[in-house]
Order: sequence, then C-alpha cells, then structure tokens
Amino acid sequence: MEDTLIREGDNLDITKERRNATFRVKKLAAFIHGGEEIVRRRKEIYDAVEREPRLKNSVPIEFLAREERHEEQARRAVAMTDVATDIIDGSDMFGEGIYYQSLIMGRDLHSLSLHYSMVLPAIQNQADDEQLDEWLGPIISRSLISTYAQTELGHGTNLSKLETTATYDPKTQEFILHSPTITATKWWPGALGKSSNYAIVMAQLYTNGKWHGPHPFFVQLRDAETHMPLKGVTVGDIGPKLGINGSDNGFLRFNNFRIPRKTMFMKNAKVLPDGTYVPPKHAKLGFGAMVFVRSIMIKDQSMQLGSAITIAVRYSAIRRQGEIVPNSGEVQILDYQTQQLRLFPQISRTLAFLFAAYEVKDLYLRVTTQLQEGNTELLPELHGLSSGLKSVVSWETAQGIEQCRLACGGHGYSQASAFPEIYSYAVGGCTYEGENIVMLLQVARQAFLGLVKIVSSIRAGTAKLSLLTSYIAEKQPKTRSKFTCVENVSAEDLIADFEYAAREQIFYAYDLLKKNETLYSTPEEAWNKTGIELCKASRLHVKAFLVRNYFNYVSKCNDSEIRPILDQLGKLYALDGISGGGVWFTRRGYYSDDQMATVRQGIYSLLEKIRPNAVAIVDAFDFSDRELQSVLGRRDGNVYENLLKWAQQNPMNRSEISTAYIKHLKPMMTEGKSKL
Ligand SMILES: CCCCCCCC/C=C\CCCCCCCCC/C=C/C(=O)SCCNC(=O)CCNC(=O)[C@H](O)C(C)(C)COP(=O)(O)OP(=O)(O)OC[C@H]1O[C@@H](n2cnc3c(N)ncnc32)[C@H](O)[C@@H]1OP(=O)(O)O
Ligand SMILES: Cc1cc2nc3c(=O)[nH]c(=O)nc-3n(C[C@H](O)[C@H](O)[C@H](O)COP(=O)(O)OP(=O)(O)OC[C@H]3O[C@@H](n4cnc5c(N)ncnc54)[C@H](O)[C@@H]3O)c2cc1C
Repeated sequence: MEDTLIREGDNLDITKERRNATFRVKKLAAFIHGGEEIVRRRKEIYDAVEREPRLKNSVPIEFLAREERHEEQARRAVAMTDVATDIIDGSDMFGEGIYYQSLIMGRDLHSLSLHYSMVLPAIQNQADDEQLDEWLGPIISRSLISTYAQTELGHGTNLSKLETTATYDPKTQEFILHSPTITATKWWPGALGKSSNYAIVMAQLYTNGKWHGPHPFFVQLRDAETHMPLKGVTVGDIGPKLGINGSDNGFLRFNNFRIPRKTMFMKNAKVLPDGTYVPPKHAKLGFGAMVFVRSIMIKDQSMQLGSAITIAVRYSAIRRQGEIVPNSGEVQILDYQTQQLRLFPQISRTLAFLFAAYEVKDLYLRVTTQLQEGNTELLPELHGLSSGLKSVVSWETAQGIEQCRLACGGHGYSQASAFPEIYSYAVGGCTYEGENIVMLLQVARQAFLGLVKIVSSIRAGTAKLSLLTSYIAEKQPKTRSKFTCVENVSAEDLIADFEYAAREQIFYAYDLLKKNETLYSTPEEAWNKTGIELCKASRLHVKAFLVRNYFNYVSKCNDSEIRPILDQLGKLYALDGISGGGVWFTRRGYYSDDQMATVRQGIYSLLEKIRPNAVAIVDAFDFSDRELQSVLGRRDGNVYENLLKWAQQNPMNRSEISTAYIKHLKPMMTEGKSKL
C-alpha cells in the first residue's frame, strides 16, 4: 500500500477527508488484512500484475457483447495462470490466490474458474494415490480444462434425486453414464458449455443391482485434439444470465456413455473390479468441493461488499447536493445523517464478514489436515459454519451493495459506477453452492449446530456442545439487557444480547416444532410448517457468531490509534443489528422501549464519530482503481470529468449517426414529414 493516498490534482474534498483522518490508513490496513507483511505482499503482487503486459486490461468489459466478453475473459484467465507462479504462492488460495484473481478477472467467472475453485480441491482431497498421479499433473499444467457438473435441469438442491446414472458393468469394468430424462440434463456448471473437455460429474451409482447415491466421476467430454464432444455426449452453453457472462455455464447429456472404472473418485468410496461397493468413512465426503467453495466465498463476498462501500463513500465525499444550513453552500452528501445510516453499517459488515472468513479458513485447513489422517470429526462443524455463513453473508452482501448503489443516486445506476457488475456477480452467491434458505435449514436440522438436536439434548441434560454452540445451554438471564448507553456498553454485553436473541428464537422454534409434530401426521410435515421460524433461528445463531467473532478478532488489537475505530465499527454493527432485529431483542422485556430508544441514539452518535474517518477507513480496505473499475469510486475523486470521458469512449459514440437512426427512426420521420 502506498505511503499516502493524497496526490496533486486530486479532488479537493476527498483530499481534505484524507488529511482530517485521525489515524494512519496503513495501520488499519495492516490490521484488516492480517499484518504489515500481507499488505506488503499485496503491493508486490499488484506491482507485478501492473508490470506484466499480458495482464493489462485494456478492454472495458462492460461495453463488450457476450461472446466478446467470454473471449476476453478466457484470454485473461490464460494470461493470469501462465504467469501465476512467478507472482503468487499458488497454494494460498484464500489469500494470495483470491486477491490475484480479483486484480485480473474482475467480477466475472471464466473458462478456468471451476477448474481451480472446485476440481483442483476435489482431486487433491478425493482422488486416491493412483488417480492423483494421473490427474493432478494435467490439471496443474492445464493440458485439460475441467468443471464441476452436478446440478440438473430438474434438481439442484436435492442431490439424492439427481437423475444421471452411473451403472457399473463388471464385464468390461466400466461405468455407463446416462441421462434418462430431459430433467436429467446437467445445467449450470461454469465453463462447461464451450471451454471444458473434462468434468467431475455427479451421478447416482448403481453396482451389482444396488443403488448407492450420488458419487463423483472424472469424465472426459471432448476430444483432446479436436475439442469436439465425444460420441454419446451432448454439451453446450445455457445462454445469457443476470451476471458472470464471461463464463460459459453449460448443459450436458449422456447417452449410454462408457467410462473406465477408475474414473470414479476412489479415495473415500470405492467400486472394486467385481462391482463390490466399499462405503466411505463419512457419507458426505464426496461433497467436499462444495464445502471448499462455501468456505472461500465468505471472503469473496466480503470483498464485494467492501468494494461497493469504498465506491459509495468516496463518491459521497465528492458529491455536493443540497444545503443543511440555508445559504451556507451545498454540502457533501456524506454529511447527511440518512446517507451515513445507509453506508456506515456496510463498512462494519464488510469487516465482520472478513473476520469470519479468517475463522472459516482456519477451520477448513484444520479439517483438511484431519481428513488426510482419516479423521472426520470436525467435518459436520465445517459444514454448519460454512453453510450458515454462506447464507447470511451472501444475503447481507447483496442487500448492502444495493444500498450503496441507491446511495449514489442516478450515477449509481450507470455501469460506470460498477455497481451493476458487483451486484450481479455477488448475488449469485445467494444461489450457488446451496440455495440460501436450504442452507439455513441445514444449519437448523443437520449441521454441527444441530440446533434442533442441541435443544433436545440440553433439555435432557446430555448436551455435548462445541465452543460455538455452548452459549445455547446457558440459562436466559431473568434481568434486562445491560445496555445503558453506547459509551459504556462492552463487547461482552453486546455478545450476550445477540446470544439472548438467538437462544430465545432457537427454543421458540424448537417448541413450535414439537407442537407441530402433534398437529401434523409426519415429522417432515411438521418440519415444513416450522420452516420460517427455524430459518430465523439459524440466522440469529449465525449473527451471534458474527458479533462474537468480530469482537474476539478485534480484541487482538492494542494500538490506540486504530482500536477506537474498530470499536466504533463493532458497536455500530451490533447496535444496527439490535435496532433492526426488533422483536427478538424485546421478548420478555429483555430490551425495554427506553433502552431501544437509547440504542438508536447510540447509532446516531456512532455515525457522527465515524463520519470524519469514513474515507480513510474505506481506503484501508486497500482496493486499487484497477480492482474497483469504477468511475465513481476513483481514488482521486475526479468523478465528473471521467464520467464524461467514459461515456465518450462508449462504442455507441464512435459514429455520430447510429444504425438505429438510419434503419428505423429516419424512415419513420421521413414518412411523418410526408404526412404533414
Ligand atoms: C492460479 C490461479 C489462481 C486462481 C485462484 C482462484 C481462487 C478462488 C477465487 C475466488 C473464489 C470465489 C468463489 C467464487 C467461485 C464461484 C464458483 C461457483 C460455482 C458454483 C458451483 C455450484 O453451485 S456446484 C453445485 C452446488 N450444489 C449444492 O450446493 C447443492 C445443495 N444441496 C446440498 O448440499 C445437499 O443436498 C443438502 C446439504 C441440502 C442435503 O443433502 P442430503 O444428501 O440430502 O443430506 P441430508 O440427508 O439432508 O443430510 C444427511 C446428513 O449429512 C450432513 N451433510 C450434508 N451435507 C454435508 C456436507 N457437505 N458435509 C458434511 N455433512 C453434510 C447433514 O448435516 C446431515 O447430518 P446429520 O443430521 O445426519 O448429522
Ligand atoms: C451463478 C451460478 C453458478 C452455478 N454454477 C454451478 C456449477 O458450476 N456447477 C453446478 O453443478 N451447479 C451450479 N449452479 C447451480 C446451483 O448450485 C443451484 O442452482 C443451487 O444449488 C440451487 O438449486 P436449484 O437451482 O435446484 O434451486 P431449487 O432447489 O429449485 O430452489 C428453488 C426454491 O425452492 C426452495 N427449496 C428447494 N428445496 C427446499 C427445501 N428442501 N426446503 C425449503 N425450500 C426449498 C429454495 O429455497 C428456493 O427458494 C450454479 C448456479 C448459479 C446461479
């Protein structure tokens, strides 16, 4: 990161903001990103990317048509991976990998997205030694391109009902892959349409006449030389989408397509040559690639929200509109209290999500090490944490980005702001890797939180709780929340408030479920009738985790220059949650009306405190103009002249007269004239 972000020629308002900040941006950046060394490495990576001619992003992606965009993203992906090992530590996907990719690929996926984010981790963790020897080399050298083909036209969520079959034929020691219906067509896999010649295919395994559920297979789809689909394979692109249009998400069908026995991933489950099935140690080990993406996407989502809030805060500092005191000049829109309430909680959220991403990364790495030793103990915990965070973080990120866009008025609606790209990319995260509601229900029903199981075991006095769930067993305090005012409230008190709300809802949902079990004829029906309350319980549980984790993380900071900023943002995160959380905090009079009014006063006072540092805080997220790709969010704040330039470089302005005018409008006008 540079010594100072102030330069000659910058917008005067943004320069004043930076001069008036009460702390040094470098210090906060180091804390946020995990240390000075990491910030230094980010700068080193950034400089190396800037120096590399092949990584120059000369084409403004927003002006490209779909096929041009796909081609440009493929060019960038190849260049990015050609030089990757000279620039980054490729084994650090959560840190250097994700940053490096964002510098080059922007908010889009590409021909190699799934190859790196799902296939590589699946092969590393689910292939046996022989398969690893055969597959890892070509994956790393990129002599093949691969994707992850699981979802079908008819089923995405409910994996047990996938229709693609893999039937073992012991005579030839092959599996026969088949798509028996239209709805069995694989649909959505990234880079499947035109780029990939291999895919991990999830198919229902049948051997010796028995069904064993969905299993992964590594399948060649296209000829290595001609890239034509192999006989028995039908494949193509599914068409334009809300976002990620650089990626050729595809469809795929098999017609009795034969593949060798050793294409089934064999580290966990196995099919022996005679067709004997050997089950895995844990039934869900084959779902590991999804767990990896759910884990890594928490950081990705927080960075999307971080870039949106950087743009909105910088723009709000240079935009002057309206007066607060009549005749005293137009103010920066950042001075409006309403603008601050829209924006500053997004800063807090970005940090809360990022600190949670660090936690889930640590857990992922611990689980991977355990699994190498054949130990699956922590897998359910990772499934729960990653599923819950994935749902809450991607939802709040999408809402936060939209608030940032709205806060930028008309210019926020233009592609020049970058909000359409950021939103359409990030919001995909609410759906992929498990639809958010379904993942919340997982948290409630099956995951490590096992909320429902936990409640019954707590009441039976047999609970064995993890660090993250132990608060559920604590007795609800009979007294009120300890909150008196924002100045005096401690992190512990705020955490206790969220735990109160979560506990309250968890027990409420549990009791409702039990009641519904007496009213409906099956447990599944009762579950369905309790779904809304269960999702609320999971959401509050995850929010309690986010608040606790934020303050735990920040407690490591002893620097008197930046600690107050982190405390203000933490309090804002918590109080905004309490004020918006309403009923869960006021149940049984835990928060009184007066306390709630004081919470709101506390928020207003925090907004005032954060205001003078807002630009410097978002500067500390350390986004370069290269990453932001936003005229509104430029570091130098010179927005207006660059908006004009941006519009003028728009291909529609290449000629003064458009073909639309020549072909349609002119004849109409000419005809109109003839009727006068
Ligand atoms: C050099 C270059 C550098 C490049 C670097 C790149 C680095 C990366 C950069 C950026 C990354 C940013 C990220 C962006 C990438 C985006 C790519 C997006 C691609 C999208 C892909 C996809 O969407 S793939 C398809 C995903 N599909 C799903 O997620 C389906 C959702 N459904 C399910 O997961 C399951 O069906 C469901 C969990 C809902 C239910 O499963 P089911 O089999 O029915 O099981 P059930 O009976 O309900 O439960 C039984 C039992 O099992 C437990 N369980 C379930 N799943 C798991 C699991 N995964 N792990 C562990 N345990 C699990 C469950 O809790 C139950 O437990 P018990 O209650 O019995 O104890
Ligand atoms: C951008 C993007 C990229 C993708 N990339 C890939 C990829 O690379 N590979 C791949 O295989 N797939 C991919 N997918 C597919 C994705 O994983 C699925 O779309 C996702 O898992 C949701 O499944 P679905 O589409 O079947 O939704 P559905 O399950 O049909 O969901 C529709 C609605 O039904 C509700 N619902 C469903 N089941 C339940 C339930 N049990 N209880 C309560 N409500 C329920 C959901 O909450 C939702 O509101 C991608 C999708 C997107 C959008």
